[in-house]
Amino acid sequence: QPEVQLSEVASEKILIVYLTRTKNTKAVAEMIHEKVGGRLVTMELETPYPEDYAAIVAQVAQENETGILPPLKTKIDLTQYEVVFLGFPTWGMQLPPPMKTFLSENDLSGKFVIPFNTNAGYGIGSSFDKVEELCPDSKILKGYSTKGGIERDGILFVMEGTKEVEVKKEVNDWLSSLGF
Ligand SMILES: Cc1cc2nc3c(=O)[nH]c(=O)nc-3n(C[C@H](O)[C@H](O)[C@H](O)COP(=O)(O)O)c2cc1C
Repeated sequence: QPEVQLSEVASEKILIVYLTRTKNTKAVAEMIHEKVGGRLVTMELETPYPEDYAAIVAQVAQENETGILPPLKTKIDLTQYEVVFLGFPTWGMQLPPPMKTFLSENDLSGKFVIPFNTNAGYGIGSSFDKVEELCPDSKILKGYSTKGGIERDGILFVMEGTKEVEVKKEVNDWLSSLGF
């Protein structure tokens, strides 16, 4: 348990920033927001990724290989935030390049950093480890991950019906376990 009681952190000090394409990670971000409040921000790129699945997969693979950091349109002054939730899908078994950009251009030292993720069922890959690597002086808390869409198979948004109910419960239990 962290030395700060997270349930007592003021709403103005909580930021939830997330990357989403098919809105599964967005749905989880909104569940977190419902419970902890704070500011909810979706991450936008200067040049949006292609709509076409094969094209985005190819572009992300190239960015991951070369270390290219795609420029973000989203700029956030992090000064006032004490708790930063970072949400992202798994892309190419890694942290998506835009989140690498975000963590490279922002200093999260001294803050609580809490990752969350959706993926097609292959897991988080190296994404949570990469968050630790890019936030060496942050207080990183246990993350949450769940299966989202499988765009390759035409399964896009899945956070509805029983899945939504199940994820909401898991998210609430996870946040409680962190002290929210
Ligand atoms: C470019 C790209 C790469 C992906 N790579 C993986 C992967 O390596 N492993 C995995 O489990 N899912 C992968 N997925 C599937 C997404 O992680 C999954 O559909 C996730 O729920 C999408 O989140 P979103 O709806 O918030 O965009 C990939 C999806 C895209 C678009």
